[in-house]
Amino acid sequence: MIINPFIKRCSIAISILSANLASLGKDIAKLVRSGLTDIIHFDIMDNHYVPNLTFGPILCKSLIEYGIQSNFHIHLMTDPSERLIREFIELGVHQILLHVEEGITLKKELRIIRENGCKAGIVFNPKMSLEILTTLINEIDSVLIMSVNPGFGGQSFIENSIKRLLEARSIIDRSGKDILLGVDGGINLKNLKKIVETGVDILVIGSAIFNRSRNYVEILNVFRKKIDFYQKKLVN
Ligand SMILES: O=C(CO)[C@H](O)[C@H](O)COP(=O)(O)O
Repeated sequence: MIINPFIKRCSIAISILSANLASLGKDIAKLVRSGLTDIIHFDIMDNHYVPNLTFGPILCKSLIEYGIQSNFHIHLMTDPSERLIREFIELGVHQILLHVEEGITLKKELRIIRENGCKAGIVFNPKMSLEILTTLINEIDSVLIMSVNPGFGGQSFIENSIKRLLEARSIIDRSGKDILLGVDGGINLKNLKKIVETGVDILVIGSAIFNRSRNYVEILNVFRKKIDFYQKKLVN
């Protein structure tokens, strides 16, 4: 439980993994216009690093050309990634997130991202130790804790993620760095309270918005109100 009265307002990042791609521009425009979100989260999967195939820079480019003005967060689940990193930087995305893997430092890739004016984040799969977070603390702007195994939307939240979020929160707070903590996967209205209580800064939400009804803004509004309510309770 956090007791810091200066906590930031928790952001909602819309994961488009479960969105209807046929109406994506229109749907995202509405969500962005609502002012309830300022992050669009893109799961870039290559059917090799994870067993699913999604989209790439072309989709981001199309949304930019369509007029979407938001922070694009690019969650890379690809191997190799360097060429894609450069393509996304070229498009002017706000943040690129890379998975931490055993025996890989990521230092070169993180440096490329940041040297080109983009924010860099690292992502931890549910079973990956958080140990390397301390080593990379000076190279990153955000940390994303996966609360499902990456690959598909609509999975159940892994309970142990609460403990991992608290651990990551404590490492970040002790570092004194301005690093945002995010969580990705299985977030819904039922588990929202305990997740917000960990002191997380960004909630990546997909199927709970896109799979419930066609009125995405209404659902997003329910999430926004509940998050604000739970955060308010933390400081009172
Ligand atoms: O990274 C992901 C899967 O690899 C998705 O962003 C994540 O699962 C969000 O979708 P949902 O809210 O449906 O769980």
